[in-house]
Amino acid sequence: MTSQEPGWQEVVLQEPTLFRQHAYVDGQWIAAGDDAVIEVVNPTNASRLGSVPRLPQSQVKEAIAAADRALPAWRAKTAKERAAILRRWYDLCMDHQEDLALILTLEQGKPLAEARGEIAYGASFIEWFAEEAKRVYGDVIPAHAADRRIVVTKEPVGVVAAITPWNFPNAMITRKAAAAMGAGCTVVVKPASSTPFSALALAELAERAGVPKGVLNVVTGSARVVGDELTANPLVRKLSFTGSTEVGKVLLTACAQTVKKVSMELGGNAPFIIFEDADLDQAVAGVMASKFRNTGQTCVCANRIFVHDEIYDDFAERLAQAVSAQRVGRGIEEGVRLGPLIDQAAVAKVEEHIADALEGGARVYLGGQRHALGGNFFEPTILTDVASDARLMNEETFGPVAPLLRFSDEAEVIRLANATPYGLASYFYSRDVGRVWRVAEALECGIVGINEGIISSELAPFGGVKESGIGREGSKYGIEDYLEIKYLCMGGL
Ligand SMILES: NC(=O)C1=CN([C@@H]2O[C@H](COP(=O)(O)OP(=O)(O)OC[C@H]3O[C@@H](n4cnc5c(N)ncnc54)[C@H](OP(=O)(O)O)[C@@H]3O)[C@@H](O)[C@H]2O)C=CC1
Ligand SMILES: O=C(O)[C@H](O)CS(=O)(=O)O
Repeated sequence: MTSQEPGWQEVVLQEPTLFRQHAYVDGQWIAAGDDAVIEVVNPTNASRLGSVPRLPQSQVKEAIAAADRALPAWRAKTAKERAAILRRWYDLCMDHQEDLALILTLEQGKPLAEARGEIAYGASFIEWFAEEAKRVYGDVIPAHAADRRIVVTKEPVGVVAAITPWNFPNAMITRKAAAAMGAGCTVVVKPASSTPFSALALAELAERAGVPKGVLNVVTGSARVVGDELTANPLVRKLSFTGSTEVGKVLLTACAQTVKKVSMELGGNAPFIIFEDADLDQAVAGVMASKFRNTGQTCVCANRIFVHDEIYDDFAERLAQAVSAQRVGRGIEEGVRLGPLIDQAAVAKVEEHIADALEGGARVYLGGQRHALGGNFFEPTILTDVASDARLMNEETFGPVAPLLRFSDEAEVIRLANATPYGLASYFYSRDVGRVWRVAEALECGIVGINEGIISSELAPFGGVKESGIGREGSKYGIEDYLEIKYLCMGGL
C-alpha cells in the first residue's frame, strides 16, 4: 500500500517514492518551518490523500533565491546539454506513466484513461522543448554602415515563476517548465493546492533525470502568500499563469510593479457552431470530445453550442444518445468516462447555470441533477432552447452541461459567438469551403477547431485573445516567451 490514507482506495504505486508530501526547493524535500500543512483530499469521496507544506513567505523567498543561484550554471550549459537532461526527464515520465496517472486521478478525479493521456500530453511538451531548445536562433542583419556589424542574440529571461490550475495538474506544469528550462531559465512552480502531488512527482523525476538543484523548484502553500512573493520578488523576471481570468487580472496587476514578462492562459467560453451542412455524426463526436473531456473542466470546452434550426431536433436526439452512453464513476474504474467535479463549489456553479437557463425558458433534455453517486458527481446534462442572455453565455460553466441554442443566420451566429469577453477556443462544423474560411477568419479567438473537437497538441500554439490571455504555449512560438532579444551593434570595424 503506497499510503494508509483512505483516499488511496487500495491504489498501489509501482514506485511509491513518486508520492511526495514535501515541497521541493534547491534540490531538497522540505517541510514548512512551523510544520503547517494543506490537507489534500480525493474529489471522488472527499477522503484524505495526504498533505503538503503550507510554506511561509520566507521559504518561498528561499526557493526564488535558489533558482537565482542555479541560473548562471544552467544558462551556461549548451542547448544540447539542457536538451539531453530534458530528454531523460521525458523518458522517465513515460516510464512511470501509470504511476503518474494514478496519482493524477486520485487527486483530480479524471478517469484513468484521460489521466494516462494527460501524462503523455504533458511529457510531449518536455520532448518538444528538448528539441526546440536547440533551435533558438538569432540574426545577423546587413549593417547600415561598412564599419558596423549588427547581430541579434536571444538569451533566457531568467528566474521564472509558474502558477498552475488543478484541471491539468501535470501538463500545465510541463508546458511551462520545459519551455523555460529549455530556454535556459530556472523555475519556481506553485501548483494548485487541490492537486499538488502530480507536480511533486514531476520534480522527483526531474531530479532523477539530472536537473541540477535549484533549476526546478515546487513550492506549496497559500495562493495569496506564495503568489504575493512570486509576483513581488524582483529576482523573478517572468510569471506564467494558467487559471481563471479573475486571478489572472490580479497577477497581471501585481507583476506590473516590477515589470515582469507575463504569459497568461486564462478562462474561455468556447462557442461550438453546427451548420446545416455539417456531418452530424462528426459533430456529435466533436461535442462529446470537446464538451465532456475532464467532465467539462477544461478552458477549451465547448461552453455554448449553436445548432442550425434545420438540424436542431435531429442533432439533440443524436447527442442525447451519445451522452447517455457515458459511464459516470470513480476515475480508477476502467470504462468510466466521466469522473467527479473538483469540489462542491464547482457543483454549485453548475447548478446555478442550469437554474438560470431554466428561468430563461430552457428545458432539460437530459440529466440536470446531482448524480446518484452523490458528492461531487453530476449528471451529464443537455439543455435545449437556451436563451441568448443566459449566464452561461458569458461565464464558463466548467462542468458537464451542453446548452443547445438555435440559430438560422451565419452572420448572427458569428455575432453571438464573439459577444463575450473571452477568446480562447472556438469550434464549428461545416463542409462548405467558402464558409470554413469566412467563419474561421471572423471568430475572435486564438484557436479554431474546424470539424474537430480536440485541438490540443504540443506542436500547435495554444492561447487566447481578449480576456482569455496573453502569449502562446507549446509550438515553436512557446519558447520565445522565455527569451529576451539582445541587439549587438559592433562599430569601428
Ligand atoms: N486558458 C487556459 O489554458 C486555462 C484556463 N483555466 C481557467 O482557470 C479556471 C479553473 O482553474 P482554477 O484552478 O480554479 O483557477 P484559479 O485561477 O482559481 O487557480 C489557478 C491557480 O492560481 C492560484 N491562485 C488563485 N488565486 C491566487 C492569487 N491571488 N495569487 C496567486 N495565485 C493564485 C491557485 O492556487 P490555489 O489552488 O492554492 O487556490 C491555482 O494554483 C477556469 O476559469 C478555467 O477556464 C484553467 C486551465 C487552463
Ligand atoms: O487547462 C486547460 O484547460 C488546458 O489548457 C486545456 S488543454 O491544453 O489540455 O487542451
